[in-house]
Amino acid sequence: MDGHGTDARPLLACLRGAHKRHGAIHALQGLDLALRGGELLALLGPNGAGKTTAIGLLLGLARPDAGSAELFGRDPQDIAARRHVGVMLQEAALPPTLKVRELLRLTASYYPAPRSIADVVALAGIEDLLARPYGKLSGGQQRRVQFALAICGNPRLLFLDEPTVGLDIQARQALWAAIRALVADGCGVVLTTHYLEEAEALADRVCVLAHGRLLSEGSVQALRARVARKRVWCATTLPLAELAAWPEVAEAARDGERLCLSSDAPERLLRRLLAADPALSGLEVRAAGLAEAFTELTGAASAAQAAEAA
Ligand SMILES: Nc1ncnc2c1ncn2[C@@H]1O[C@H](COP(=O)(O)OP(=O)(O)OP(=O)(O)O)[C@@H](O)[C@H]1O
Repeated sequence: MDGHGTDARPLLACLRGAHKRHGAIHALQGLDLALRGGELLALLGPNGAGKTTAIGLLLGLARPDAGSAELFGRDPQDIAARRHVGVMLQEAALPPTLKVRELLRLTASYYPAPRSIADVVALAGIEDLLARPYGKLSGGQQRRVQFALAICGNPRLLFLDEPTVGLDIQARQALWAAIRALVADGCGVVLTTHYLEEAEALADRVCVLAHGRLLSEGSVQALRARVARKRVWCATTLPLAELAAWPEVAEAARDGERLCLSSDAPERLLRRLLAADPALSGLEVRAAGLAEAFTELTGAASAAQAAEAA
């Protein structure tokens, strides 16, 4: 597994064989995870997969029942380790009457070597919010302020739990640019997201969790390659219903002027298509996107889990 091998980038945090139970629920079942400086790791998985539990162990909010968690080579509950971490969780309880500028100053004062407020404000794009009380901001504006607070301490490792929920497209793009700048600067980032295009746009590495286990780990490209299914677009006079019945076609749909056919046997499908319609045009073949790869992986894991339970 990446992270315990010859990678020259510094190891920032890791879980080794981590188990965690919440009562009867076995939320993590022997999870290995390694995070390095200058990389963005996207942690994906369906609801209840164990993502928040894994982050909680790395942040020292809870301890593993078995296995270990390390943050900068120390116990994650060690204050010296936690100083270098920035966190943006799904919910933030911040004093509503404090102005954004005051919140930034207060947060920066907790850290030994904070990033300059001007720098934080520019990165988070919150110049126009500084004089506003936090409680009066819109949900998307509050999210941007929460990001600013997460980077105040100049973290070497940043945890972002669904950071762009509720942001409009422009604000999301701006946040992505800020995250990319931090990673280019050597910061390690752990991102959990349900927006697969976000993982696709940002992640160097993707870990897919299901039922507290690591299902797959690798680049977005490698994850995609694990799914054999290809999509074939073409403009054809062949009727959609006829194509949908071909054994080479897993799914068929109309996509504007063209048809979109999913296939586990794209070469056979192409040969048959070209033979059946010599005038076929607009041909395009693409590997499945991250969304398909992810759905396929987690679907297979659920089926395996159900079979195990039975
Ligand atoms: N404090 C808790 N008490 C009881 N069960 C819990 C607790 N925290 C988490 N769980 C359970 O542990 C499992 C893993 O939850 P976790 O929050 O880690 O998943 P997640 O991948 O972050 O999910 P989501 O995408 O919904 O945020 C779930 O079945 C959840 O119900």
